[in-house]
Amino acid sequence: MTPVPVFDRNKVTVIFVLGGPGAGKGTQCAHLVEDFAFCHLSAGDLLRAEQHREGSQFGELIRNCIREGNIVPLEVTIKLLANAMKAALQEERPGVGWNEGRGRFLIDGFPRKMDQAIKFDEEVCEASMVLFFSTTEEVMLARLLERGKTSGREDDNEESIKKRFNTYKVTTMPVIEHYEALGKVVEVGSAA
Ligand SMILES: Nc1ncnc2c1ncn2[C@@H]1O[C@H](COP(=O)(O)OP(=O)(O)OP(=O)(O)O)[C@@H](O)[C@H]1O
Ligand SMILES: O=c1ccn([C@@H]2O[C@H](COP(=O)(O)O)[C@@H](O)[C@H]2O)c(=O)[nH]1
Repeated sequence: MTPVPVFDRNKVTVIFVLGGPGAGKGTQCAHLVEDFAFCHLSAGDLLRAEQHREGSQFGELIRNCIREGNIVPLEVTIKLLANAMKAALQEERPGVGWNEGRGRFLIDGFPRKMDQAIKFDEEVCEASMVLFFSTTEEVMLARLLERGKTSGREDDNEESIKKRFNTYKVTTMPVIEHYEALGKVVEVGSAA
């Protein structure tokens, strides 16, 4: 199930947006879309849409991974991302540089694990940079519990949030360190 993108990786700009659960990735992506005509693709949103898609063979797998704060197997997520990129590139928006296969993407909440990072670099496209939103666990927990009052997300509860924090520290921080060593990380901190 390896994705075979039918777009030219040399015409595409990708910025990965990483940070802990509730660090503000989605919130800041919305501003960047408005200001710089990026296409915002949230890996979590794509997985939730696939989870609820009628007939999806991955619905149960995705539901369990999300509830437990685990990472969905890379083939599933990369295929969803590559398909979404392909669809977005088919829209012509010449005034903002989206034409003839050119486009720029904020890929939010991905890659969360080293195997995803390597596979995406090799088979889809290399990211130009990583925007890393950082804040304390205390701040993230408060934000997520507040968001959980209305989000309807199955993982915005204290038990899932603790598991997500653990996965972030153990599995995602090494990805950020990998890109840091390549000089690709720009960190943006927030205190509240
Ligand atoms: N700088 C901020 N100050 C206060 N609240 C914020 C800030 N940034 C985001 N929030 C709020 O915190 C919550 C989490 O933000 P957001 O959804 O952008 O985080 P995220 O990193 O995308 O989270 P997740 O990885 O869980 O999807 C939202 O309810 C949002 O409104
Ligand atoms: O690459 C990815 C991205 C996300 N997941 C799973 O989805 C949830 C929610 O992600 P958000 O970015 O917070 O919306 C995450 O905890 C993972 O379980 C994934 O498996 N792979």
